[in-house]
Formats: sequence, C-alpha cells, structure tokens
Amino acid sequence: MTATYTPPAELRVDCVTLTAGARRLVSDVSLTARPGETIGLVGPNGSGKSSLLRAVYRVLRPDTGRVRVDGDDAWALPARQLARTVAAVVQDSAADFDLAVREVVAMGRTPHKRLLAGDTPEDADLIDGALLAVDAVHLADRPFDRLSGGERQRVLIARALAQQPTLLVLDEPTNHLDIRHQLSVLGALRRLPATVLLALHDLNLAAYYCDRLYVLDDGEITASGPPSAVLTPQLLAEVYGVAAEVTTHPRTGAPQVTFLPEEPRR
Ligand SMILES: Nc1ncnc2c1ncn2[C@@H]1O[C@H](COP(=O)(O)OP(=O)(O)OP(=O)(O)O)[C@@H](O)[C@H]1O
Repeated sequence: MTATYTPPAELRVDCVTLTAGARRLVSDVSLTARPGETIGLVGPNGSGKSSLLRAVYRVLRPDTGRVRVDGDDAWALPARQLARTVAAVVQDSAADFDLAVREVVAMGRTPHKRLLAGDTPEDADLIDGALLAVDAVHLADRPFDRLSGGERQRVLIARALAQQPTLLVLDEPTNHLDIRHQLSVLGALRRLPATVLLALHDLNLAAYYCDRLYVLDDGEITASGPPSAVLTPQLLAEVYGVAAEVTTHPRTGAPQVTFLPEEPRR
C-alpha cells in the first residue's frame, strides 16, 4: 500500500515531565522506540499513558525533557512535516464529522497534498488499502456520524493508516472493537512499515503484539523490556494490586496472564 517508501521513524523520549496546573502527570520519563518496533505502554488508570502519548503527538508540551523523532525535536518541527511523520489515533476523539467514511479516511492524505488538490489514483489506492486493513470497505459510503463505536474506531485507524506515518501513536486502539477486529487491527499495525507506540489495557494482547513494553505507574516508568521480562506476577501485584499467574502459551509462545480474583468463582 506504500508507493513512496519512507523508513520507520526512531522515537526518543528523554526525561519528559508533564504537568497540568499544579498537578504532575508524568515525571522524568524516558522511552525509546527503534525503527519498526511496536512498543506497548501499559499501566493502571490515571498512570499517565494518554498524557505521555499527547506529548509525543504534540498536544501536551513537556515542561522539561525532549521528544525526538528521527533526531528532530518533535515540538520544533513545522506542523506539516510533523503530520507527514506522526499520525495519532486518540481515545474518544470528538469526531462528529458530517462526512462519508471514505471522506474521513481521505483526510489522512491531507499532509501529503497541496492545498485543494484532488485525490490522485495513488491517494485512492491508499484509501482503499486503509479501508481494507480495518475491514471497513463496506462502510465507505456510510455517514461517519451514524457508525457504531467500534466502526468509528476502525475508520479513525484507517485515516491514520492513509496518512502513511513513519510513527503511529495510538491510545487504546482496541477500545470498542470486538475480538476479531482487535486481533485483525493489531495484526495490521504490526505489519506496517512504521514504528508503533500504543497504550493498551489488555495485557495479553500487549504480550502477543508488542516487541517491548513500558509500564507506567503514577507517572513514572517502573519497568520496561520484552513482554516476557516485564509481565511477572510480582510486577502485576505491585503495579495493579492483583494476583496473577503468568505462563508461556504452548502454541503462541507469548506470555499468558491469568488473573486470580480474590472472590471465589460461583
Ligand atoms: N488536563 C489535566 N488536568 C488535570 N489533571 C489531568 C489532566 N489530564 C490528565 N490529568 C490527570 O493525570 C493523570 C493521568 O491521566 P492520563 O489520562 O494520562 O492517564 P491514563 O494512564 O491514560 O489513564 P486511563 O488508563 O484511565 O486512560 C490522571 O490522574 C488524570 O486525572
């Protein structure tokens, strides 16, 4: 689906601290994503995942520290250059577009085009490919604002794919998706010629699809590394306060987390 190939980006978040008013959201966080890696950000509610992603896609300016994409300070790049490099799929985006699905996906091409230029055959191919990747071809002519939550989410992911980013940032992309679409969307993200940084709550999906994980707890990174090194019963007890068993799944080879609720099963 790529006509002009641009290699995946390298992301370096160096010692970033984020605040809102007097409140510290993220403290001295460093994170790297090597070109082509899929990096998962996990952690409890309110631990700072969305805030950190906002600093990467340039919505929340770091108080201290730097976000670098391919060595450039993301906060100093011209907006158009940034939009050609970084695409974001955010949680519950206020996207009441009065547009057909295909037009929403076509918006992803904007950073690559001159003002008011129409869609080229290459744009049309990229839009078709993006719709196909998220199983939304059949939705192409439907009004975006009448879609279900999961359908909207898939279309917003398609828009980001059509943008051909070299760094794709996603906040809970599997939110609202049924299990088949969770697996197919995460599979499609993995196959992209892009670096992917995503926040995920489902630790088993994170374990299967991510090359490395960073664990945020109360605004600080408390662990990082391959899923098998990070997702230990000790860490899950410390960070989430839950008991869990972690095994290696005999067929997938991925760590498999089984939670052990305190309540006996009825
Ligand atoms: N603009 C803001 N003003 C004040 N507090 C904020 C602001 N934005 C976020 N917070 C607080 O910062 C903390 C981190 O929020 P954030 O949304 O980054 O967490 P998260 O890890 O993405 O959580 P979740 O898993 O629930 O989506 C939370 O306690 C949140 O209430």
